[in-house]
Amino acid sequence: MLQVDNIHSYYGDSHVLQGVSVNVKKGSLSVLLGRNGMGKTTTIRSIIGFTPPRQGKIRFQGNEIQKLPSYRVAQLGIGLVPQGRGVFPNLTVKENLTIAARNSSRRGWTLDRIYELFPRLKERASSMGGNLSGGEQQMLTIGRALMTNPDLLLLDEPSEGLSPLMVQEVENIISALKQEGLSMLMVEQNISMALHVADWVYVMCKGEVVFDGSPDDLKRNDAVKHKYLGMSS
Ligand SMILES: Nc1ncnc2c1ncn2[C@@H]1O[C@H](COP(=O)(O)OP(=O)(O)OP(=O)(O)O)[C@@H](O)[C@H]1O
Repeated sequence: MLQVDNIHSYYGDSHVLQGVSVNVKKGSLSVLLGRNGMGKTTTIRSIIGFTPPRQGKIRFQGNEIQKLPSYRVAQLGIGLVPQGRGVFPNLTVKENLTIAARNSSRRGWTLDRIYELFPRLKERASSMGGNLSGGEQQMLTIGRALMTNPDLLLLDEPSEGLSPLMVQEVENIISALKQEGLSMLMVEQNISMALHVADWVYVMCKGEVVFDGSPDDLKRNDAVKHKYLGMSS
């Protein structure tokens, strides 16, 4: 589905990604872990075209996309759940969802199906985005990205700032999307949540991937957990 192959990305002269390679197989969930500032968000930004890599290749469903503007990347079928959510505060829930709608026979996400997945959004359909709780805003952001009917969904820290109950809710949603066969790449700070849902895990440090393996491989690797994720064991 997605092959990120040895990309180098910069902010001005700052060489942030130093040869990052990451894959997402069709219908699977890959997760990027690592401490703050290690390049996870920049990897997402490079894929979507906000911070295009200066070297390396990104292939999506066989097409090279590393030189495409982000609107083209989105049109090809990559959806984004950005860090910090970015709900439109002065639009209603329904308006936030419909503004992103893109017809697609491939996945068939409609307003009704979004409301099925997130009954709370249906209840709050006429509320202003800015009046929702943090958890509801996260649901809305995921719902809005699904309305673009993506083949691949990029999620940047979907559990950030949420209560444990809402983190569990986000985990349930992600599991449901996996059941639907959606391919996903997720950046996450909540390691236990990430390891519950991931099919494959990448750990980043200083702009490089320092580990990749299955969640079980990572659980068994005390050295990586300690050195790069600050976990005791
Ligand atoms: N717009 C920017 N301009 C300059 N440097 C930036 C910019 N955005 C991020 N950086 C730097 O790039 C590096 C990687 O940041 P990035 O946001 O990708 O890390 P991250 O692993 O996603 O961390 P976090 O969990 O804090 O978001 C950091 O050193 C950060 O300070």
